[in-house]
Amino acid sequence: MPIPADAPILTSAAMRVAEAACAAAGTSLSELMERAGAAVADTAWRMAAGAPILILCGPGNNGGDGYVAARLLGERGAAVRVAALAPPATDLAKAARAAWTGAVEAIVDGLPPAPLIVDALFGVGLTRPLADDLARRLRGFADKRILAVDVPSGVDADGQHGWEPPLPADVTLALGALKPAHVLLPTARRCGTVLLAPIGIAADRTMCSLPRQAARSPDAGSHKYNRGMLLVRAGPMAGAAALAAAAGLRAGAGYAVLSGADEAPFAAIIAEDGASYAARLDDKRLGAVVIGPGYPASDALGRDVAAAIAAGKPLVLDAAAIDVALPRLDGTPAILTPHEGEFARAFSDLAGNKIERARAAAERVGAVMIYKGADTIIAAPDGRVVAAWPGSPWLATAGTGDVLAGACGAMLASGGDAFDAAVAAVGWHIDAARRIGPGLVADDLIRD
Ligand SMILES: NC(=O)C1=CN([C@@H]2O[C@H](COP(=O)(O)OP(=O)(O)OC[C@H]3O[C@@H](n4cnc5c(N)ncnc54)[C@H](O)[C@@H]3O)[C@@H](O)[C@H]2O)[C@@H](O)CC1
Ligand SMILES: [K+]
Repeated sequence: MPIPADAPILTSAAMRVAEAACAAAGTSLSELMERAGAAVADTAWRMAAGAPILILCGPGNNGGDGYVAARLLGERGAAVRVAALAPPATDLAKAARAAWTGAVEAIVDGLPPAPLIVDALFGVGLTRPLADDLARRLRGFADKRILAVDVPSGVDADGQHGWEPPLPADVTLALGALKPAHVLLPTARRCGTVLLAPIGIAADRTMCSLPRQAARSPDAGSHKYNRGMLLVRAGPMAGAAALAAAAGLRAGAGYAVLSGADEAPFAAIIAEDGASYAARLDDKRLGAVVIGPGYPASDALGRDVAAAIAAGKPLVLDAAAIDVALPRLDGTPAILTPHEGEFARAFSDLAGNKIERARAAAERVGAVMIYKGADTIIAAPDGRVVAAWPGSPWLATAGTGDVLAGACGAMLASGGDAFDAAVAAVGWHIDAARRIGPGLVADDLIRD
């Protein structure tokens, strides 16, 4: 289920603002609809490969895009039919309907299908779930190829409600920008391959999909310390911290210390007893501290986290270390990596979709949040968001969170912005998992 990399994500309200700005700058709304319809027609043309196409049009501008696409496909010689749910209700949709000279069938039981169905029923204007009889009729097309215009109809584009569409798409053509529903579960997996038609909207890029990862190769001026010196503090389950330390080296740290463990998975990792922890925290070359993997809540964890915060080093906090650190962080640069359960425990009062909750948590704590899951969200206190859907389902296995924490430590230790470090770490983690694929165990991620 690919999705365009580094693409803007806008809510429906932000889309309307962008659309109005476009109109104010001289591009009419009907021109935007013409561009949207042309992009739909192009995609449908390729998907149909000569086979007949049935376009289902709704009453709003999503339907308007459908009528424009029908006209353009007809002009190209495609075998295209149109069926409408209701007469067009907006001026733009009425004009687009009027320019389509073919027949308009009704969406009723027994409507003959076509090998390609274009779903132009509802886009960002959907306000409630689809009526049962419409949903039932749409399910009748489930064995056809489906191209959804903007979002699969029935999906709340803003991802506030997890309404699932009766007709999941093979391809979804997002218009102007991605929408939260394209990157958040449960709807993301119903969108199929997501394509983006920019249509000339100047989209704010505060929220984006995961950028493609640039290779982070050392250069002639690199040495082990300036590539990033990383300290991973082990708790009772030292194996998890060892995974994090090894991941740190694999992800590019120049030097990794595993504190509080007798042995390390690589000879290149310095494993040393707990007593040297305080001295290590004082080391000016130390770039980041990772704490939490394999370290359940205890007095010792509380002391170790407090010492790391007092040292003022950039932190990566995972698992129980998140709860311990929260009241004390107070401006310490940090990346927090909660999964669903840990997030719910630490931020039980936050409401909204996953993007909004991640953002609110980051703002409250003043730290970068990697809210993990198949639809991982990375949020900064200043409001920046990167959505990492789709990750790799093979990451759903023990130890991969420890690996991610180590990768965050490596990216953070090399200096720079904590949000950029978190984005790079999530990208590195997903890329590594995709390279390995079936049968992945967390250890594979550190073996390379
Ligand atoms: N925002 C933009 O910049 C552009 C938007 N365009 C298209 O316009 C769409 C948005 O158009 P609209 O705002 O007109 O909204 P929609 O076309 O998504 O739907 C709105 C209509 O559906 C009705 N409705 C909502 N939920 C319903 C339900 N469950 N059952 C029955 N009727 C329901 C509403 O009363 C309204 O008549 C976008 O998704 C996109 O496809 C494009 O034309 C190009 C530019
Ligand atoms: K649609």
